[in-house]
Amino acid sequence: MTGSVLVLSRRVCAAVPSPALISLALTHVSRSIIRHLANGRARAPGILTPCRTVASTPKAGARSEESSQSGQQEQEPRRTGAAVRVAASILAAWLALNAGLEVGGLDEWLAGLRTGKPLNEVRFVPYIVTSREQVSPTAFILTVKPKFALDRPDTSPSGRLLSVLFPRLQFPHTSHNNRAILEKAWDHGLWSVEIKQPQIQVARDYTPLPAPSREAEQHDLHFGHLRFLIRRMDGGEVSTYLSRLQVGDTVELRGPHLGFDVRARLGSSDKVVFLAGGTGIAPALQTARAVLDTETNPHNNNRKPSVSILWANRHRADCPGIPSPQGTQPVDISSSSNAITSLLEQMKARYGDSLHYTSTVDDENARVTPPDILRAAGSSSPPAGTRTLWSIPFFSSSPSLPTTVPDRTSSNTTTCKYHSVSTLISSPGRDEPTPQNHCACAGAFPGKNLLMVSGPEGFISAFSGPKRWGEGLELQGPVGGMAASLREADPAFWEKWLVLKL
Ligand SMILES: Cc1cc2nc3c(=O)[nH]c(=O)nc-3n(C[C@H](O)[C@H](O)[C@H](O)COP(=O)(O)OP(=O)(O)OC[C@H]3O[C@@H](n4cnc5c(N)ncnc54)[C@H](O)[C@@H]3O)c2cc1C
Repeated sequence: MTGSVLVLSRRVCAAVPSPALISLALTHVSRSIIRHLANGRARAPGILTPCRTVASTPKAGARSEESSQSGQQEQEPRRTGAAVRVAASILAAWLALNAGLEVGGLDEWLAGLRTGKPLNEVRFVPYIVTSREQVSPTAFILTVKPKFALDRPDTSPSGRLLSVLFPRLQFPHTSHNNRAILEKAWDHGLWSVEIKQPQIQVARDYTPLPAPSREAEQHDLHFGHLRFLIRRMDGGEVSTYLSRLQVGDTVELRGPHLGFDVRARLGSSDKVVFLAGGTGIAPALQTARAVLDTETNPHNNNRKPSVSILWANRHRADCPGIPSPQGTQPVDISSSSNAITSLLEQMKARYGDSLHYTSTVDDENARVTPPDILRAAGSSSPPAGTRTLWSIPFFSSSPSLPTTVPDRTSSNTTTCKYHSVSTLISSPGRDEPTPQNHCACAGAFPGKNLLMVSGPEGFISAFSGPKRWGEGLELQGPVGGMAASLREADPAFWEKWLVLKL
């Protein structure tokens, strides 16, 4: 019954969805209520009214008896009238409310005032899936927006007034609170958010993709939009749940969780080589944005840093059209791009020669090899001895290879929290945002080139050694795998590099 009244009232209001109607109805309701209350107050016992004063005189008392008899008769229609007015008021309020729901997003306002907190690191907040795009048979892009933020800027006088009057209250009608939080996260560079699987209450981290252009970035910031590249893992709890979400579904997010401060670690050095396995491309793109965006990177000055991404995939469908590290074009050009390769192309158009990327595909028996890494790092000629590394199989952590490399950095970097290799070993991979000029290094190497590795656990282990657990945290651990072998072969060259595992 209530449902059908709701539907009916919504339909009625949808037919005449005018703000004037709402204000008219609200005015009517408030007037009726005030009138009704005034009547009630006049009749209430114990309240000093002119009638009571009149009733205290004997003459008037006689009249009073008379009038009380006729009054009882009069009261019946008056009561009926009051009941009708109350019912009409309730109906009008109900209609006004539903009109508000229809035209003003009032439901979002009301619900948002209760739960419309901006993205934060403590509590999960609801987001809505606004689009879902399949990228390859196993990977897809989910775009989400805060559930309690309207899909348009609230520039109305009332919206502005509320923000001015109650600046500390989280009004869901603007995404300004989210904006400041997201700007800080993008400014930091590397960051992720947790997404929760509600049935089993388990959350996993996912990395927001940067926007392709400055305009798109502003748009996303304004509306709090976030985009994720997600791979559905067979048997994976959260990725399978996410793969089933449809447009309009609610999903809960917590964060942002800041990762390495890439720019502080790069300092005045200028090379980043990023080994990305599968969805590891998302942090690679965040890194490219953080390092190459000249407007937002205060460290760039007169330098021209470069980011070179070596992207390893299992299937060509994940990276159509991307050439191999040797420059060869893919044989299968049946589909020339997907959403991620388009994003790469757009970022290339934005950053020019500073951004370089290649891909290898397991299905085509192609692997990222040590020469690929050396070329990307700008090592002109591999020193003798590294030839034995050429045959390192992909995804293996051969026990014959050294798994740790001693810290041979110059003494002035051993105490710097950003550039000391020994400090990095026990780092959980998060840097607190700090003001500029926070590097404690002095002398020749204020900053280091970065060899960054992101992808599935086996990928990270093969290229840079496994992470390790300590004090309940996942720590970097010593450098191992292929990176350790490269270092061993040419310590002088790699002394100017840090290896970061993501
Ligand atoms: C900082 C960070 C950022 C990340 N960003 C992204 C991103 O942008 N995109 C993305 O797709 N991923 C990202 N990840 C990975 C992501 O967090 C999840 O780890 C991933 O989606 C798998 O989670 P899941 O719950 O689906 O799988 P899980 O349930 O954790 O399972 C993982 C794998 O283990 C297997 N498995 C599970 N249980 C068992 C068992 N009992 N026995 C044998 N095998 C088992 C599953 O089959 C599956 O293959 C990120 C991770 C981190 C730490």
